[in-house]
Amino acid sequence: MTEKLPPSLSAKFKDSFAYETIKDRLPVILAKTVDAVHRLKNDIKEQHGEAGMEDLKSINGKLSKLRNEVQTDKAIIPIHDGRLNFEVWNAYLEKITCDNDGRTPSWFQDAWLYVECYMYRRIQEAVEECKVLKTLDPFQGQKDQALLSSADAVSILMEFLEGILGNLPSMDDSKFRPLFDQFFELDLWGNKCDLSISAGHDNFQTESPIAMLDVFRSFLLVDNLNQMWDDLHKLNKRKDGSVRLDIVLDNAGFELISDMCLAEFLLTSKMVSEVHFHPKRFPWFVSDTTKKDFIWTLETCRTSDNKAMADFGQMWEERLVDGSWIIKEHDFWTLPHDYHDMETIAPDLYADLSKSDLILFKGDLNYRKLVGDRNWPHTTPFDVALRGFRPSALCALRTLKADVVVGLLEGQDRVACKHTARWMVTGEFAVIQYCEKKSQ
Ligand SMILES: O=P(O)(O)OC[C@@]1(O)O[C@H](CO)[C@@H](O)[C@@H]1O
Ligand SMILES: [Mn+2]
Repeated sequence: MTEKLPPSLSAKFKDSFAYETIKDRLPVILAKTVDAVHRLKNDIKEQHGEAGMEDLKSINGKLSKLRNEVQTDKAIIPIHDGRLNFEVWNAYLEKITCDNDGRTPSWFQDAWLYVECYMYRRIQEAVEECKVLKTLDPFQGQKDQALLSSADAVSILMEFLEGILGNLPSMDDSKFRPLFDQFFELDLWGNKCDLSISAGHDNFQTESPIAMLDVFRSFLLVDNLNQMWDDLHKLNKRKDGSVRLDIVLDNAGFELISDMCLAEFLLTSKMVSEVHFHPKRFPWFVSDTTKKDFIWTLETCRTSDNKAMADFGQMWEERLVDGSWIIKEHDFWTLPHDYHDMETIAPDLYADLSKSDLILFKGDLNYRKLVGDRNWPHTTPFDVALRGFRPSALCALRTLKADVVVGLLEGQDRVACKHTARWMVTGEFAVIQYCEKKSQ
């Protein structure tokens, strides 16, 4: 018997955020990307000469064509760069066509999650098909700027962490627990800063992140930190030092720094013994972290004039060498599948994540993929929406930027809606949703 599931979010629902995104936000992102690439003209000419100029023209021509395809609701076409799992993408297209009784999917008619992921794969295709610009990241400038513009907030956070670090290993629980909550909350709210929600406009952390926590707390719709604390605490006592944390990363800039600070906090306090970071394999949703962004962020910290930043930059580069931090790339994170499909599509990744003690999923897109980007009733339990995806204990740290949310109490949505009708998409509200490890 096939499972009866709520419909996928889609731009075919005209009053939805999916419609707004595909109609307005994606074309703006594409136009801004063309602009950003164009502004690299002089540098590219200097570095690569005529071959670089040819590539630049080719990328921008393809992005403009893609923009037209989105705006005119063209049928989705296969990926033909012969790279980066192109055959998996094309098989997915075939499957949807088949599920649609032979109708090829299109931007406004089919699942939002699929077509939005596909747009970033097409941007990458334009880059992959270059002769000399194959490694260009069209969002690099925006991501780098996001970190530099958040410098004040970054230094406040790092100075705060540096100030308590020495006391952490011997701190008793009554003092430690409030800090534990604070570092998770800081990491959660770091997710407010993404560049695709603002269609590539500035969205930087400029306030003191610590001072903001009290204000933000009333916007937390679900807070499962207690459960997570209990489980992590038990594990920590039981496992005698060996506890693995995985962080499925989201955005570069302030959010990535807040991930790194949380990782450091948990490592120094010996709650965990190793942290595995999962970045994206290629530029994704404008601000998502790639391995290159991760390395660049550490280098930028290490060479900063700010002492705390420089200290952590150096310390974290050493962590990559001593293995307490591990960067793990996997193609699955840049496929269109939701996480229910991971076990079939990427069994190696699922098996690896099963060795983790706790997996943190950062941000909105990860949440959409966890719950399958479907129009679930808001009171659906989180574990029901996961549909069996449970490689280990997991926790979503997500500010709401898409109109899907589960795990609420009856009536919570109505209260939030009174605050703002757009409560699900502005990034003001958030959830910390935890699901324990499945018993064997
Ligand atoms: O995953 P993130 O960085 O928190 O958010 C990504 C995002 O801005 O992009 C999509 C809309 O285009 C939504 O999933 C979400 O609003
Ligand atoms: Mn993102």
